[in-house]
Amino acid sequence: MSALVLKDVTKRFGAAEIIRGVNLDIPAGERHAIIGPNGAGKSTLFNLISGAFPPSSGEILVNGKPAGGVSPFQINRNGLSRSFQVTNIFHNMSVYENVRCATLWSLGHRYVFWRFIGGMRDVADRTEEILDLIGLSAVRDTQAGLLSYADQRALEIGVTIAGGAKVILLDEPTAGMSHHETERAMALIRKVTEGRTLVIVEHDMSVVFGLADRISVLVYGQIIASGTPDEIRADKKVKEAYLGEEAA
Ligand SMILES: Nc1ncnc2c1ncn2[C@@H]1O[C@H](COP(=O)(O)OP(=O)(O)OP(=O)(O)O)[C@@H](O)[C@H]1O
Repeated sequence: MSALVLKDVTKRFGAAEIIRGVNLDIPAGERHAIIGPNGAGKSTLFNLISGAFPPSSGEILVNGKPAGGVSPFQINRNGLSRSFQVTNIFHNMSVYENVRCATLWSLGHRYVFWRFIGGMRDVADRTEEILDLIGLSAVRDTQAGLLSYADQRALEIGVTIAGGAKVILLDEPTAGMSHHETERAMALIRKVTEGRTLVIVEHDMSVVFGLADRISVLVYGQIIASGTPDEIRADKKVKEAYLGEEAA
């Protein structure tokens, strides 16, 4: 079963066609990286998939359900969750509260008063589980804004997966990290996406080639190649357009 399908998707901003006929079929459980030079349209593609704006034409299916032009809220209910390039957490809330907040909604507690939340066992259990998974149990009471940058990104990943979405979109999750932090983030991403579908936009090729089952290369709004890391490494078009000889 396909987790994510794009059929001949285009996106125009005024006269400029930024996404120019993209086809993608990502099976459930695959870790898929989208790479390409600056300005190729990777963020735009993410915004289309997550419903930030509608495609100009073409079709997008998330878990078999139409996503093109559907609200981000509905797409999220259909099982897709995304992180953002800039960290997307509540800085004044504790680590625990951030995860709990993301967990609440997914467990069906949509209209509650905050004072009642403390007593919800399912929410508390799930929150603990996520904290443990992202390795932040020890700093659960720390205000999120005071965490190190790498821990904030880990928290953001926790918030992204807390809702239980099966399709996870991560936008440059290791941007700005040291080598050591990147290694840690990769291990975390591998762990939290176990049994889920991952679509990742990432500039760090060690992350891309270390994490992805398949890679698609977007150049000037078109996918010029899709394949396994080995296939992409060996692809002549990709070398010319993007990776260069040093990655071969
Ligand atoms: N809302 C918009 N209106 C007009 N043009 C836009 C809009 N959003 C993006 N663009 C243009 O679309 C092109 C692709 O941008 P996008 O951010 O998707 O590329 P990218 O591959 O994510 O780049 P980077 O790797 O630098 O993040 C750029 O030329 C950008 O200026």
